[in-house]
Amino acid sequence: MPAPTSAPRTLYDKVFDDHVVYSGEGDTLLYIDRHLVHEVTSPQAFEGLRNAGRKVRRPDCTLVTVDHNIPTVSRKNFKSVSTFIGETDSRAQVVALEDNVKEFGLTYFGMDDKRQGIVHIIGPEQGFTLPGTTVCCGDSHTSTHGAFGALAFGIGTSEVEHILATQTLPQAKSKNMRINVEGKLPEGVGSKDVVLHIIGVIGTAGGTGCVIEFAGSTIRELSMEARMSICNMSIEGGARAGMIAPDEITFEYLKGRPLSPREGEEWDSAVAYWKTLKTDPGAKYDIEVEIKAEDIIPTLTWGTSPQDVVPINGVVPNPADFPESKRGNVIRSLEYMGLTAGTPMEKIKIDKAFFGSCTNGRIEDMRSAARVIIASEKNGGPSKVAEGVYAMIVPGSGLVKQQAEAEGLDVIFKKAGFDWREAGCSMCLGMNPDQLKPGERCASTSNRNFEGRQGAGGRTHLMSPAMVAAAALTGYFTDIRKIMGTRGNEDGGLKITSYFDYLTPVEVPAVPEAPTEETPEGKTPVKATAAASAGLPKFNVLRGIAAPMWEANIDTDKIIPKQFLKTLLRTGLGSALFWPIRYDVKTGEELPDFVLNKEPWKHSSILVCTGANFGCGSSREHAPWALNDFGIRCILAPSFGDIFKTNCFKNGMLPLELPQADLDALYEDASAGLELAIDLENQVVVRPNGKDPIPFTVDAFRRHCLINGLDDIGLTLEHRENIEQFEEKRTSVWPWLDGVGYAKKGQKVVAVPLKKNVKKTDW
Ligand SMILES: CC(C)[C@H](C(=O)O)[C@@H](O)C(=O)O
Ligand code: SF4
Repeated sequence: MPAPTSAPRTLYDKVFDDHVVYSGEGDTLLYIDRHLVHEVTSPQAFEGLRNAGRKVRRPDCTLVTVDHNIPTVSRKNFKSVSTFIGETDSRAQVVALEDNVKEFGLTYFGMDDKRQGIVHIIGPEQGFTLPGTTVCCGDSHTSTHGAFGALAFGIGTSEVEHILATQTLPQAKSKNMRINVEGKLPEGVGSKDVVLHIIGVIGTAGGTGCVIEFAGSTIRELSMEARMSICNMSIEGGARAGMIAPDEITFEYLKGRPLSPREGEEWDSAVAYWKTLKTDPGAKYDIEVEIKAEDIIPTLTWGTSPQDVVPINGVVPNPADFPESKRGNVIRSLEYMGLTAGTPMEKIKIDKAFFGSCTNGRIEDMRSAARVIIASEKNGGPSKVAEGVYAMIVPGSGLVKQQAEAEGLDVIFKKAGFDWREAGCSMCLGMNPDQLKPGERCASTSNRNFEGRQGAGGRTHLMSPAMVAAAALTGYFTDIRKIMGTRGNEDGGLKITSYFDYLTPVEVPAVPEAPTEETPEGKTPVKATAAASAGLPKFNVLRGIAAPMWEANIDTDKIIPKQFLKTLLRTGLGSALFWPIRYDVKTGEELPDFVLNKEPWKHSSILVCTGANFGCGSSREHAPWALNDFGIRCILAPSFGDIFKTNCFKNGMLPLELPQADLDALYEDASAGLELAIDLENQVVVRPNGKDPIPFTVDAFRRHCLINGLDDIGLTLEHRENIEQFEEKRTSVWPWLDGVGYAKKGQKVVAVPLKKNVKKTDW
């Protein structure tokens, strides 16, 4: 492939350039090689296809599984989803997925398939994720796959529909950011500490608008599992994607995977191409960050944002030590977390420990937890989960579980009193019954510590698998170095060759079942009106009451929490908008002081937020759907989460970035209950009482689409010929991408149950 330019290019530039189908007015159309689909963000997309009479363009490049809603109790008695999943809305969402994969002929790893698991664990595990590919999924942690040198990013449901129909996506080019981590990691420090430390340094908006390349000697030394944990949390740093240049460690990981290129000529030409996927000397980055590995010590979070990090030997921070603009957020976080400034982190007691998630649900994470248990016992520390603590281990996939059991890890866990569960997202976000109760504190290997993330009123602290294991054993946050001696980074001096060496035949005590009753999330009834999108309304001049908000980093979990993601509709979510801050978590009653519960803001059609990074976090399009359903069609803020911003445009809504001073002025108008008018045609915000209007600019193509209510899929299909030409080129240049592992292009594919000793092409 000739490069479109001879200037030195970054890894991101190269992968982007290799996928351009069409470049014209507005965004570039990118070909998407790999599409992963799960039950939460797809029902409305399939419904859209059905309504438009469209097919899935590339079933051979689409892989579907269930992960968010499913219970993680034993599947010994599993017969069907309809009889196994107790909670009605979760069941409906999984049943809808099963119907959709049948109707559209897609490969599906269901609950009776060992290969089922969290979407970001199974992609790499199968060799579906490959270097140099573009990978998308209706899920923000798609960034995980960037560990392979893929350009992988999360999308909303409208974009899921777009890819299903066209196998392409309109994309603007992001900025290039490099985070260089150099040196040897100190003892006890692993990849999770590295990424938490990085987010602490750059902040949750540090990577907004960027694709981050993680580079440097520290990153090059890491295993694929560790690299995945780092790229996974790029989204917590606000980035569109994270990438790591593929190398021998990558190739070794991929060799022999079911969907990797076949050994021989195909493998050799794939590796030859993959070796070109590194940044050219002299390529320019828009932002560069240097991190010294030696500065990192075992890290955990204290607050309700992933950037709220503290070293394990530190103390709960004091709001007075933060700049005034941040103090309000810190005070609110400490109150929510039930923490007092100055308390040493090691003096904080936990109620629950959660292992799993797409960040740390892989085999290496399981081994790391087992090593801590063994080392603790050997070094005279506790050998059992602390009294009063419930600790659960949820493997990221059925294959991770199988591997862990083959290594004897499950017995080590059970013997120590951990609950060994089935694969799924589980308590990472608690769409299933695995949840925290209000006030419970959890040491968690997951990636988000937002308010209510693991259960309404629950308190989440993020940390490495080793640190979670240590906390489960001692009952307090614990410096892993104290348990592992000075060799925490390796295996605590144990020289483990087989975990079976540590298995003495013992009676495995029964673990108390995880609470299955629903936590009192006081689900507000949502009104269901229509199913799929009915085309975009036009946006010309929007006049109305504006609601003032001041908080920074309002994440999409706060805009619409997990219990409302089980809908099969795009509408009816307005009554649940801002649920965690609009209603009392215990009673479900409206909080009278919340702005949208008061007159005149109950009738707002505009939101003015003076805090930055509005809509960060999860890719759930339910966030703009909820705002829209409430009646809000324009949000003004200093900056937005990337995926949220795109999702707004896809729904005919305007996310408008304005300078802080303008927002402060508009905040005053909004607080006075006065009307504003957003005139998109003339690009001005018209203020009340004849005050000077505030000018703004919106990308010309986006503006044109909003004003004319244009449907993106229709626009893309005008480039059908370009897509076909690209596919022909793809088949000749990168033949291994044509889904040979599943079925021939265009054929109906059926998931095949796993056979023993599964080898590649056993599909
Ligand atoms: C359900 C999905 C939209 C969401 C995401 O995008 O991240 C989920 O996986 C999460 O972690 O909050
Ligand atoms: S972050 Fe949690 S809920 Fe989201 S995909 Fe990963 S494991 Fe699932």
